[in-house]
Parts: sequence; C-alpha cells; structure tokens
Amino acid sequence: MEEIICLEHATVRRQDTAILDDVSFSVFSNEHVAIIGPNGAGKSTLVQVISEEIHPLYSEHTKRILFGRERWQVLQLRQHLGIVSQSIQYLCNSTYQAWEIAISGFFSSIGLDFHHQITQEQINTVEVVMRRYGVWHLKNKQMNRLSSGEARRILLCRASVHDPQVMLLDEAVSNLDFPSRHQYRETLDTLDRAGKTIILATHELSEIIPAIKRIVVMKEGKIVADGEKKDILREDLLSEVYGANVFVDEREGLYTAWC
Ligand SMILES: Nc1ncnc2c1ncn2[C@@H]1O[C@H](COP(=O)(O)OP(=O)(O)OP(=O)(O)O)[C@@H](O)[C@H]1O
Repeated sequence: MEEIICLEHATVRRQDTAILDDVSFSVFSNEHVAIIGPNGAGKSTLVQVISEEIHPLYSEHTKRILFGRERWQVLQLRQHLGIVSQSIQYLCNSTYQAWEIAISGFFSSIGLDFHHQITQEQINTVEVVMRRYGVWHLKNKQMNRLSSGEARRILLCRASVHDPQVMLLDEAVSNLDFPSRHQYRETLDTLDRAGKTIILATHELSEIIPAIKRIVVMKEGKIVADGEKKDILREDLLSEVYGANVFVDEREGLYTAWC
C-alpha cells in the first residue's frame, strides 16, 4: 500500500499556543480515517495542514509529504483532494449560482472566472453529481440564498465533481437532514468501493460508515489515540477524552454517542 499522506512532527502555533502539537500522522491509499475529539482539539487544524490551507512551523524534523511529494503547487494538489469544510462554506457564501460553485471543483476555485474554460463533459458531470445530491433544482440559485444544509450539499458536489483520490471532509454532515445524511453515507460507501481514501473529522459518529475502520482521537492539539474502531469507540476511552460520562451505542455497524 502506498503512503499518500505523511506528516511528521507538525506543529501549528496561534498566539503562543500549540493548536497542533508535534503531530505525526500518516494515511495509506484505500485506508479511511475518522478524526474525532472535543471542540477545539485541533481536528480542523490537522485537516487544513493536510490540504495546505495552513502550514506547520518549520523544524528540521517536520515533514509533510503528500502523494509522495514534499512540494506542491497548491492548485495542483487540490486536484487530488475533495474538500468540504466550514471555511470553504464561508468562502462559497457568495452571489455565485450553486451550479457555478459545483463546477468550480474542477478548477479548485470558488466559482468561475473569465479564464475558466468549461467543457461539455464537465457540464454533464456536474448535472449528474448535483442530481445525485438532490440539488439540481437549486442550480441557478445564489449561494447566499440557500439554506446552510442546501449549501453544504452543493459543497459536497464541488468536492466530488473532479473525482479526487482523497476526500477531506470536516463536519460535512452539519446541517444535513436525516435523509441527506443517509444519502451522504451512501456516497461515502460509493467512494469506498471506487478505491478512494476518506478522511473525515466529525462529532457525528453515525457519519463513520462501517468501511471506515480507523479512528484517530485528538485532544489539546495532540493525537491521544489511534486504532481500530472497536478499540477506540469505547465508553471508558471516550469518557476520559471528553471528561464526561459518554455512552456509546452501535447498530448495524453505525455508532452513536451521547452524554
Ligand atoms: N486563527 C486562530 N487564532 C487563535 N486560535 C485559533 C485560531 N484558529 C484556531 N484556533 C484555536 O485552535 C484550537 C483548535 O481549533 P480547531 O478548529 O482545529 O479545533 P476542532 O477540533 O476542529 O474544533 P471543533 O470541534 O470545535 O470544530 C481551538 O482552541 C481554536 O480556538
């Protein structure tokens, strides 16, 4: 198996605090990982380091090797990634039409610009993907007039149209209603069958489809546990990490947790 993401000793500091603290993390092709942990644990920061939205501090021990390369032109890197995150949703909250945001996934841009040349094949693909997510009827609606759940589904379209090798999903199900979550999980299953790699950061354990077998737990900028789902999604371990009595239930391979 090929190592597609390799981070070694990555630290990110903000205002004298290490929000990512000497983290080493690797992912192999066709392996899926769910990242969980309390609010402020550093999950989004880790995802942003992987997508090169932010950079770790330089040290002689720090490494970030993505798809076998240490240096990337960021737009080229993003061709390999399908990203859904709160920060991208914020950027997409614009007067662009939903369709323009979805198709801009081909260019790793937010919406279209005069230099983007769209092909008929791309137009057809966007229609197929938007229909799959049940948002084709919203194609001409402005992003800033969509509900947050509708906008999130457009972002999922944008992240998938270019058929990336890795899906980086940070709280991707936020604001999705129950049927949309079900359909989102089916999409994750499809990505798994297509041999894609799924990395998701979430508070919603039901997002973790059975094919995702590895769970990474973060707390205070560090990885505090990394292992198989059955060994990690345990009430004692989660209660310790979250500092509260956490109850865990499993049904048909899907988990839920509550306090
Ligand atoms: N630009 C910034 N300046 C200062 N602190 C920041 C900045 N960005 C993030 N942080 C802090 O870094 C910590 C980690 O944030 P991050 O968003 O990675 O956590 P998270 O695990 O994704 O949290 P959540 O589950 O709430 O989304 C938080 O305490 C946050 O307040």
